[in-house]
Amino acid sequence: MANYFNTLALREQLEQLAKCRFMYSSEFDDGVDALKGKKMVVIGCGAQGLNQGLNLRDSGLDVSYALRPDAIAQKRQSWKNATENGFTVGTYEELIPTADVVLNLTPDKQHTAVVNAVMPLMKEGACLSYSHGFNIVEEGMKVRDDLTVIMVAPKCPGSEVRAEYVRGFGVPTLIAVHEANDPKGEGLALAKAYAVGTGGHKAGVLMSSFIAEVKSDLMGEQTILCGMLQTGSILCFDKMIEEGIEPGYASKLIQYGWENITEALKYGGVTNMLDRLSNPAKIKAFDLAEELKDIMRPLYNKHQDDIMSGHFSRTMMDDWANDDANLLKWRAETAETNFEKTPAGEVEISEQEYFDNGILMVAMVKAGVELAFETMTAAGIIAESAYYESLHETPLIANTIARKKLYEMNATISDTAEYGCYLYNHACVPLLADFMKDIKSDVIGKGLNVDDNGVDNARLIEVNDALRAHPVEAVGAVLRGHMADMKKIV
Ligand SMILES: NC(=O)C1=CN([C@@H]2O[C@H](COP(=O)(O)OP(=O)(O)OC[C@H]3O[C@@H](n4cnc5c(N)ncnc54)[C@H](OP(=O)(O)O)[C@@H]3O)[C@@H](O)[C@H]2O)C=CC1
Ligand SMILES: CC[C@](O)(C(C)=O)C(=O)O
Ligand SMILES: [Mg+2]
Ligand SMILES: [Mg+2]
Repeated sequence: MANYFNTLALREQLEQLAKCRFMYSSEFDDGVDALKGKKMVVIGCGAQGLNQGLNLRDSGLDVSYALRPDAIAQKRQSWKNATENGFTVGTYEELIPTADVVLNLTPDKQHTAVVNAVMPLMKEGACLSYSHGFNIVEEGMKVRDDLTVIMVAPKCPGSEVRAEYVRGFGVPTLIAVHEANDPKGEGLALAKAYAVGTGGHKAGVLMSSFIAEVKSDLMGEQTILCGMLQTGSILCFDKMIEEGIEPGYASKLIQYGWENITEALKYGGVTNMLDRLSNPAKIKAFDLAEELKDIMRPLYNKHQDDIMSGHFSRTMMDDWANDDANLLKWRAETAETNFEKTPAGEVEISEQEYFDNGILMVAMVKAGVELAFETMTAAGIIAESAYYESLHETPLIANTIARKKLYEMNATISDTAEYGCYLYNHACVPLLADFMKDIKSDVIGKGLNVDDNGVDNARLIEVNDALRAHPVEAVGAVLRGHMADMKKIV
């Protein structure tokens, strides 16, 4: 199988990358009708499988789970997830031939084997669905001509897909139809109904392409969403210890700090996150972020270039073929970092203190969000999609670190995201070594030690203007406007 993206002419690549349209709520007036009475069989009952299945069932749809024989015989977690929630579980042979829609929610590494195993069992004219397009775009999977192939990709971890639905809302979702596999022209109707079933239409749906989803999703997860938070956690913790900060305090400031500061990002973008700082601290965070952006820009460009060229997917697939040697080594190394091994102390930290004593963390989030957004849009990804993959999803990933540090983040995200996160971290930690030498506890751990909060007016105006003028803020204001309901219930 060949990399599908690389087989396309440049003109077609650019057209697919730019495919992205924010859908009107009226386009979902038919609700889940296109899936009513149809049998939806989910393969895999992990992070996305379980949570999407729960939402779809609560939306009135017929959901069951096809698991591999060992998972059933050994009553593995996937079997427990499905049976304890009252779903019918069966083997591929029992359930796939009955399915109108097969939802492939297994890890991307398994997709070729899984799709090859289920395709011969699928009934004529059925639909195969993905939540990430890696198998189609990077591996060039060819699906039987009579089958419809769609994608419904929630832009967040599985746990949030469920949590938002239970709150009466949903999470932004990207849908797509694989143009090579839409024999009956029903792909879009099925994808829209599926997005309604998970609640995605309430938060915002982008009609996009498999290619745009893959090239943006990989970039977001490797850089700001997971890689930057991992690198930031490790560097900020080690610096605080070097500066004599009490380890329990340092651990807590980081573990819960990302969640606290990015909550401000979620509500009002980068501008609001920096507005939470005093004026001198805001200027300091702005300057640090500018420095970080200069240092890290080549790394962000490299990640995006490697994703576009297929170099990233090729090297990750080499690791798959090598029994995940790098992934497992990096996972073990992460468990041994000082931050990961130091429990959060019992100390009280107020919400404001997370900002005041975490100026460097604020700067890292600002730099990472803006760089990821700038790099994606420069590569032809549309601003709405780049916003979801940079700013919007950062708080959702930060929540996972608050639960159980980097372990929880890397366990919750897909294996593909975990691999990319470590890859970024390995390059970024040494890249920031010189920058970190000049960092002191005034920007991480203790806060600015200033007698008054006076600043130069002209400089403050300059900083405020620059913050508000960044393109991620313009698209963010519009997209957050569509999420007004969410603000009332969180
Ligand atoms: N994690 C996330 O939040 C997000 C994931 N996605 C995408 O969703 C898809 C699923 O990812 P995710 O939910 O993380 O996956 P998980 O790792 O959480 O779930 C894996 C599930 O697949 C089953 N499985 C593993 N290997 C096989 C196999 N060879 N054959 C059949 N079943 C298998 C496992 O069960 P068992 O081993 O017991 O058989 C388990 O139930 C991926 O395409 C991912 O990119 C998209 C957005 C976010
Ligand atoms: C951020 C990682 C992700 O893309 C996601 C949760 O959206 C994944 O692959 O897990
Ligand atoms: Mg994603
Ligand atoms: Mg992903």
